Amino acid sequence: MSDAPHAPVDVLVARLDDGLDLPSYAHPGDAGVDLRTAVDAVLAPGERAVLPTGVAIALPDGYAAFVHPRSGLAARCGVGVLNSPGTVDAGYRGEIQVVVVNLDPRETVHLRRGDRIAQLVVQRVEKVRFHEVASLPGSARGSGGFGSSGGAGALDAQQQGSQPQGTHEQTTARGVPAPATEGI
Ligand SMILES: O=c1ccn([C@H]2C[C@H](O)[C@@H](COP(=O)(O)OP(=O)(O)OP(=O)(O)O)O2)c(=O)[nH]1
Repeated sequence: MSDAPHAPVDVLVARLDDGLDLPSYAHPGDAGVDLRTAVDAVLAPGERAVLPTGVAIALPDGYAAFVHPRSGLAARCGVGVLNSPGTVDAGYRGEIQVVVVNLDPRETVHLRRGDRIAQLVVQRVEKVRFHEVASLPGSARGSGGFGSSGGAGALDAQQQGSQPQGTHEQTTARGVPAPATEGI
């Protein structure tokens, strides 16, 4: 395994709010840079808001940035990112926004301008070409999903009793029989 540090990817950033710090890594080795809210917000239990961050970026082609929650805000205050992870496309030039939600059942959350409300993780993303086939190659998992491997008491109890609510395994888990994909 190589110990050579990765060269950082250069990303153009525009500051849309002079009073806010630009995103930066808090520690070496951090995956995400924190995003700050440009406005105050008060979120009642269950309430959401779309908060501007005061920054816009231009990612190189082949990259995307993902808006993730901050674990401290989630664990201590119940604040998450509703569309987590939010996807910032390489071609997006608008202000990065964060769709925060207060999932605490009781407490109102007060966010202040400048608070670090989420983190942005930049990643390389693949473009794919889809090839339609009549049937897919077999695999060990097959069409099993949605808890089919168990491993949590709640899942196991449900598997012994009824189907999980909202899934209709007989009708939606379509088993697709084997290959016809040679040459791909
Ligand atoms: O958390 C997010 C998610 C998205 N965006 C911006 C960047 C992204 O490139 C654009 C569109 O996001 P997405 O594709 O998720 O939204 P959509 O609802 O599918 O809208 P569109 O039809 O514009 O693609 O909105 C954000 O600023 N924050």
